Amino acid sequence: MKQFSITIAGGGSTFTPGIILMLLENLDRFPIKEIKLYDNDEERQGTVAGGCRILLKERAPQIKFVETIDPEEAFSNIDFVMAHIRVGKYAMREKDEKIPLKYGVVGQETCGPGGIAYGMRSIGPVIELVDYMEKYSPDAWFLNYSNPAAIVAEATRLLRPNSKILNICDMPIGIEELMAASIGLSSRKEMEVKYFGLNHFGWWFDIRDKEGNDLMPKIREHVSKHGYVTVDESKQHSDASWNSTFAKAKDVQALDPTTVPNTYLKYYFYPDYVVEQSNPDYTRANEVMDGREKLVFSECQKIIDNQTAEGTELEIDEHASYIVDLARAIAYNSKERMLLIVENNGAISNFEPTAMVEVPCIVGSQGPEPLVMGEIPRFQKGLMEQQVAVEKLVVEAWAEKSYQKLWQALTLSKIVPSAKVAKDLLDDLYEANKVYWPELS
Ligand SMILES: NC(=O)c1ccc[n+]([C@@H]2O[C@H](COP(=O)([O-])OP(=O)(O)OC[C@H]3O[C@@H](n4cnc5c(N)ncnc54)[C@H](O)[C@@H]3O)[C@@H](O)[C@H]2O)c1
Ligand SMILES: O=P(O)(O)OC[C@H]1O[C@H](O[C@H]2[C@H](O)[C@@H](O)[C@@H](O)O[C@@H]2CO)[C@H](O)[C@@H](O)[C@@H]1O
Ligand SMILES: [Mn+2]
Repeated sequence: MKQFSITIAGGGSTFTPGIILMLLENLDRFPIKEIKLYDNDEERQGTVAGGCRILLKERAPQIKFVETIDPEEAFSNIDFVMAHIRVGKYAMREKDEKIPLKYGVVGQETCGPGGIAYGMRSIGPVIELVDYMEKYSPDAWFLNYSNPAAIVAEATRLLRPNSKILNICDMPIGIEELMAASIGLSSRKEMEVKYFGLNHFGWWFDIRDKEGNDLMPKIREHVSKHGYVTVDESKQHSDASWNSTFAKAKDVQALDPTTVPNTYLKYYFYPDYVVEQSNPDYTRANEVMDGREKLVFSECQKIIDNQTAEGTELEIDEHASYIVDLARAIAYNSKERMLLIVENNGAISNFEPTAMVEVPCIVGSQGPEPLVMGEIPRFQKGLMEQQVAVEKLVVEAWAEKSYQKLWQALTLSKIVPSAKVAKDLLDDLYEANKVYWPELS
């Protein structure tokens, strides 16, 4: 059985150890002969790589492990790139979240002005990684979950239309696990879903079990009462702010009780509530820096100090097994049914054909084939047309170095109150991002 070589781009990511542990758990389904970590921050990656090297030596010594900042070494002779970079790291995520709050606007990692600023930072480096892969391993596939996935996906559509790239998000996967738990199923994989939207901006409208029984009535009822909060504590997020988001899905669903929503819609439906709940001095970025980032880096350092991974608190990222499902679908033509962010081309029949939409796809060795979700209701169509125009304007602003188009994108965003606030935000974010964004004119 072929053994695969993979490069994790963004090797210093807080998710790298959990994903490596998940890959080790799935070696029977997806055999690996080499794992390379690639990052542009040698020191940051060095700590994660140091811990992972010892862990792999103890648990899978047969796997060759490489850490590098050299693109040729990183991207040569590989089958897959798993890309999870964060351009500007948490320091810039903190600015993405705090600068909008100065103007009474939602500050969020991937939504609104924060997501737009993050997108302007991410487009260039993600395209650069794709180009490295194509230069050094032209037959490889690029599995991207670097955020903001909506803007990155639109950029790869426009700027690298023929590249072998799959854009994916784990939010629907996390929510489906909560749905399954709320109706007594043991896994989301017992469900077959129909979903439409943009990334972080979508709705489930049909969910059935493998026998075709309609599960929506029970799921809709649960969400209308409890959001995605379940009594199964093992399924709940470790952070209170996430559990508050899962609970808020109750109010988000109220806008269309015939569907169940992606949790991210709360930022667009209830921006006033979100701003009221926000602490301008301590946002989600601070929570993660004090939480996940501290835990992962201290655990990796402990492994290095002790020269063993015995007893580590590093946890497997179980739900990241979607990455293996995706790689297997390409490698073995498995025809896996998965939500991916793909060019619409009629999957949503009354929506912009070139929009990058999040819909169920059948994935095989030639890539994704979107399933037809049909016509969407006027309410969602209106919301998505505004949002996709924002995302397209951001990519055009980056490609054309256009201040005007970026101002239009911010003004068009549902959660920015006026062109004046949009311009103030733009100038503030531009100053904060001057080493990352292209020079605009
Ligand atoms: N698609 C999804 O649903 C999903 C889910 C979880 C996380 N993510 C994304 O995964 C990414 C990683 O998240 P994290 O919290 O671990 O971030 P992190 O900051 O801990 O790690 C990201 C790494 O990327 C590196 N990096 C930045 N720019 C780079 C470049 N140009 N080339 C190579 N490496 C570069 C950084 O140095 C850092 O080590 C983020 O974009 C995050 O939003 C996406
Ligand atoms: O605030 P963070 O950094 O903890 O999470 C931001 C990411 O949130 C989503 O990913 C979630 C996932 O959906 C959830 O089920 C759980 O497993 O945690 C993940 C990461 O924390 C979202 O899909 C990503 O795009 C965000 O970056
Ligand atoms: Mn996501």
